[in-house]
Amino acid sequence: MKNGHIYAVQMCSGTQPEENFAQLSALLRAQTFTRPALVCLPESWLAFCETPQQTLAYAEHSQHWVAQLQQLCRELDIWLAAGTIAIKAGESRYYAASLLFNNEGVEVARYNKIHLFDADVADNAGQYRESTLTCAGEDVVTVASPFGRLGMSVCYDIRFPGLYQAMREQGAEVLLVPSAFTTVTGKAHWQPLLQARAIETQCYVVAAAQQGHHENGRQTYGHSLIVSPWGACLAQAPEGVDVIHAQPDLTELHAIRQKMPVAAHNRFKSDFYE
Ligand SMILES: O=C(O)CNC(=O)[C@H](CS)NC(=O)CCC(=O)C(=O)O
Repeated sequence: MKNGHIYAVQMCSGTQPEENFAQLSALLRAQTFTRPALVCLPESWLAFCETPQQTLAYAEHSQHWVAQLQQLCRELDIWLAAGTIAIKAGESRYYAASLLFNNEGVEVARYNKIHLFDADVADNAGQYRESTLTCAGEDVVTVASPFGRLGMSVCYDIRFPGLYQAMREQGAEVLLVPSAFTTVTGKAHWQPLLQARAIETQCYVVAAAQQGHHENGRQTYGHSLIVSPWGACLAQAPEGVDVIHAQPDLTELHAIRQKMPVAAHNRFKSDFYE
């Protein structure tokens, strides 16, 4: 039995929330959805800023954009996994927050990115220090939905299998990975990491990505991807702005788990995230 329709939006976000929101809402209004529909957005879709200070500045107005998104969900009758938005955490820091809205515009889950990308990469940005003003999340988040039990994660999290095992232990069936992978690391690691998490957890993996040359000077890999619990690539975006689509089939997912019960066989269950 199929369980609704999942769409992943690939974007090339600029630095201005007004422009990115206008682009997104035009894209979604032009799209034909089969319902129930879950639309997944990439990391930092609302504003892909040049500096953490600029991100902190727009975070002052996040609630305005949250209200706009809620309206869009009601109007288009869609669920929305809103990639990440910067949400204030105290006076001078913010969370990279992933908010999930249902088709009535109600916020049904909120995940704050746990693993922050502090790394050196051989590209023109060179140094990434996400922890400068971002506050790391601490909680594993999964939530029931018409598309299966959704597990929430973001971008760099994909490199930490313990988080995905923890979501699997909470009953996750569809793992969301909104991303803004660098082109350099994406070429080397993106697809194998997503397929590995899907195969290990026997979950669908939905990764909406930023793509292209951005106004902030950064270059991202794109290749938005939806992977099946068997590790098959069900849909992959070409270059540019695009929307990809797949239908999760939870009957098939549970057949895969029954035939090869890796969760029951696992001798290395971690209590780290409990
Ligand atoms: O800074 C923003 O505005 C948006 N956030 C990002 O772009 C984040 C943190 S810098 N990027 C990643 O996590 C890339 C991870 C990655 O590329 C890898 O794991 O290889």
